[in-house]
Amino acid sequence: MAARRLACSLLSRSGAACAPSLSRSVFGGDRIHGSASGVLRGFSTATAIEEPIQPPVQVNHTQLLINGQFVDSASGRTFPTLDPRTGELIAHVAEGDVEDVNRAVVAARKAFDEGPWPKMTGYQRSCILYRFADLIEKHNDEIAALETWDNGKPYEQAAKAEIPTLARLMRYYAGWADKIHGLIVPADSPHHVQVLHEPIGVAGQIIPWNFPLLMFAWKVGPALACGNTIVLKTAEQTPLSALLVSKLFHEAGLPDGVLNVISGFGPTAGAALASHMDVDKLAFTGSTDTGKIVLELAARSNLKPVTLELGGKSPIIIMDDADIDQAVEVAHFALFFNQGQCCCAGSRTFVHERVYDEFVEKAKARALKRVVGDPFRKGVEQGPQIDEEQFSKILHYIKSGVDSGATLVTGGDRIGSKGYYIQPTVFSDVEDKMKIAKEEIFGPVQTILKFKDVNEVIQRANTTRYGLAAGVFTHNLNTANTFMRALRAGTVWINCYDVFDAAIPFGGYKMSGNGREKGIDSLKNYLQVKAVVTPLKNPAWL
Ligand SMILES: NC(=O)c1ccc[n+]([C@@H]2O[C@H](COP(=O)([O-])OP(=O)(O)OC[C@H]3O[C@@H](n4cnc5c(N)ncnc54)[C@H](O)[C@@H]3O)[C@@H](O)[C@H]2O)c1
Repeated sequence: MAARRLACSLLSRSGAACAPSLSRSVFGGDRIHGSASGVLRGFSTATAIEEPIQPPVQVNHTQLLINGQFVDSASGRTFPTLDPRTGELIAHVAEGDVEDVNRAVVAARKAFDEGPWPKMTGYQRSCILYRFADLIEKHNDEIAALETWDNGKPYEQAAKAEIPTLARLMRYYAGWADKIHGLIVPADSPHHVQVLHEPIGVAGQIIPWNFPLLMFAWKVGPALACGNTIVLKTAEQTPLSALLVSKLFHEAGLPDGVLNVISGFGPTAGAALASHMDVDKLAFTGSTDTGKIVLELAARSNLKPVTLELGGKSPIIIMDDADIDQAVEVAHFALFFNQGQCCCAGSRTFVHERVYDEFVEKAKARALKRVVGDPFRKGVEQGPQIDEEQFSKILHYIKSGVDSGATLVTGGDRIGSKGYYIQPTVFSDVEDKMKIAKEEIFGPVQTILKFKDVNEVIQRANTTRYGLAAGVFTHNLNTANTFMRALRAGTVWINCYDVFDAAIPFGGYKMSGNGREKGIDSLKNYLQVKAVVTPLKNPAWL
């Protein structure tokens, strides 16, 4: 019921009606307002000394998951995973390397070539996915607590939106498992032509830290529904939750070797997976620079097909006829959600000159109300950034914004002296040529730019190497239609933002990647197409 209320709240924020269905905006937290005084509840912007809340969960799985068993790394090495609230140790985790990736690929290969998984009926596979979704629901709070501890995202966001969405995505792909089929196509001659859709084999999957379990679901769901086996490498910042849910997958009946999980670093474990000769397909989410590396590794090894979900610098365009209060709220959500660590964050807010000053004032007021604090505390909207590296990078971008002449409207500094908390920050008078308008900041920094007319803003919005997403706020249908076709982005949200759904494809134009995840499109990533041609003797018809 709570999740249902949340879904309604998210949908109403994003401009859609609260329909009596399971439809849900994936990337959302509850609508929470801070104190009217402008002082941040949880932390004050100045001091921020708050005793961290003890997470209500234990870390039980820190080893690699290979062939259905938790095992140490071949080298015996471990690495620390840290609490972003304090920078202190959560646990030591087995550090997978080339040899571990080899072991995992051997297990996945065997499970594909000899194991029961690809030979099961689609219905049998779907039953396991459904059982897994049920177990996710049963362990929702424990999984959410682990995700929050390792990542720093608000617990309410994890527990009420992300973990339920993991279950929803699994049920969506469970629904596909027994509906994947090929075609019989007509030929110009007496031949029986079948087009078979086969599983592709061993899938290598590399995921980032910003949505550890949603990225897990986007990749694992379609790959398993199609009958493939998997070696998945988690991000080194967030190794814990995938180990827990993968154990639940085995409890649901997943055969050994079908899903192998390697914790470890990119240049070692990740590169070994991308360049492995016995991996048949690679799916990657992360930065554009790393995307180029894995594409090259795949090409230099066995030319495995690669899907890439990379960075973005997504425009949100506010026309002068928009509902300004709604646009302010949604643009705020589009940027600050998940501590600003979203590949599709609305990170260039273009506002029409006639409503610009009003918008900037209201965006400032909303940022000041944002509740920053311990992500386990009820009502907190924003937790710490993921780690020291991202934290420093964001503060550098803020300095660069000030140095290049943008107006710092609010924020601009860290909060407290411990952990990786950053003030919700808003810049106005941002110009296209500034670094903060061109590069992905991946933090809680909103940049507001002014424009005069539709053609000008289309041209400016498209002047980027990225093309992941865009948002448009207008009440004029013709204007909306113009934008939706002109913007070069994989998703265009009209009068809403971050409305995700299992069935909606997601992916990028240009250097935001190639291929699509979620929806029916994702199945194509994990299927081979085989044409089988047989002569027909005396056919009754052709
Ligand atoms: N599109 C997204 O969803 C997304 C997610 C996270 C980060 N990012 C972007 O990436 C930037 C840096 O973040 P990051 O360091 O986590 O991203 P990253 O690209 O370095 O890491 C993503 C994944 O790739 C792996 N990886 C890193 N180097 C590799 C290599 N040489 N070979 C194979 N795998 C490798 C990592 O271990 C991780 O699992 C962020 O600031 C942001 O701009 C985008």
